[in-house]
Amino acid sequence: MIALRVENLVKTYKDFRLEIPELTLESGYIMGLLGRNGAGKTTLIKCILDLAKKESGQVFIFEKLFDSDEIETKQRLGIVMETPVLPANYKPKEIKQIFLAFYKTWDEKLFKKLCDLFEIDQNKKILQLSKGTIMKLSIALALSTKPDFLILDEPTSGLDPVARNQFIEILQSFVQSEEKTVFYSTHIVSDIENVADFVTIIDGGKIIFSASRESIEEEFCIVKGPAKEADKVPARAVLSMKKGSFSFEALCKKKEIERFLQPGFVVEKPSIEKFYVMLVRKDEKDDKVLEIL
Ligand SMILES: Nc1ncnc2c1ncn2[C@@H]1O[C@H](COP(=O)(O)OP(=O)(O)OP(=O)(O)O)[C@@H](O)[C@H]1O
Repeated sequence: MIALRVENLVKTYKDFRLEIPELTLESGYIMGLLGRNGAGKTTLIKCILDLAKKESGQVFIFEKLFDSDEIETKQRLGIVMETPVLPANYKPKEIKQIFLAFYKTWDEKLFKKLCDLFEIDQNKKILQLSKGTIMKLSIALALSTKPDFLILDEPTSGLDPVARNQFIEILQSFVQSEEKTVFYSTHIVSDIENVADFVTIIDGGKIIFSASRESIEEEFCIVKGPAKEADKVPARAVLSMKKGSFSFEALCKKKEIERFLQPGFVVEKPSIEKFYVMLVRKDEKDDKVLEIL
């Protein structure tokens, strides 16, 4: 079963264009969506959920054209948005009643446990809660619906490190059931480093990488060496190169670089974080950070 399929999606704002020709996520897997600020992660998630109007393209959830008015599919989704929209004058216990009425699978015990863990005061109005607590409440609500498919847009932004770790542990136990699917957008790579089956990287509104997490280690490597030997690395092997006065560091395609390795080169496995940072860095601009100061 395919949990998510995006086809020919286009959405433009004044200075931004999101263009996703194709994106697929099989059910039972976790996909991490990585991208810099403004890369288009929230826009993509909003288009998937029909919260933003698509210019063109189609989104299928559980192999059905997604229609935000269609209750059956919506009841299978747990959604956490970067900026949760919860009614300011309601208390968590009142919002819970709305969820309870809509979601057949609502788990009251789980909601109570999550509220205790996250120290959410059920009697305060949303407008009296901190940003982090509102995010925790949004997470607790989404998980307590026992969804088949969690769609998370930067759920750990605004959480303190303790709450972030708690959330990652909860997520790990959530996905232990093999039928659960997660689409997780973040720019905190460590959040998905150990849990994602697939990694999709979006930059400037376009997917620049989408493959299994293992393929990063299998197909790519980091090559380091003296700056004067950087030109021995063939251009076709390089996805990104950072060159200093004394040394260079390059993200390379393993197959293309093997024959060209020199005795002074060091070859390392890329972590997701390293792979991502090397891939999305803008050569000139990102290397000149120190010159700004
Ligand atoms: N309602 C809007 N009107 C105009 N431009 C918008 C709107 N929403 C988003 N944008 C623009 O679209 C681009 C992508 O924004 P988006 O919020 O999708 O990025 P993001 O990857 O989620 O970033 P971040 O990590 O900072 O949350 C940005 O240039 C943003 O300014």
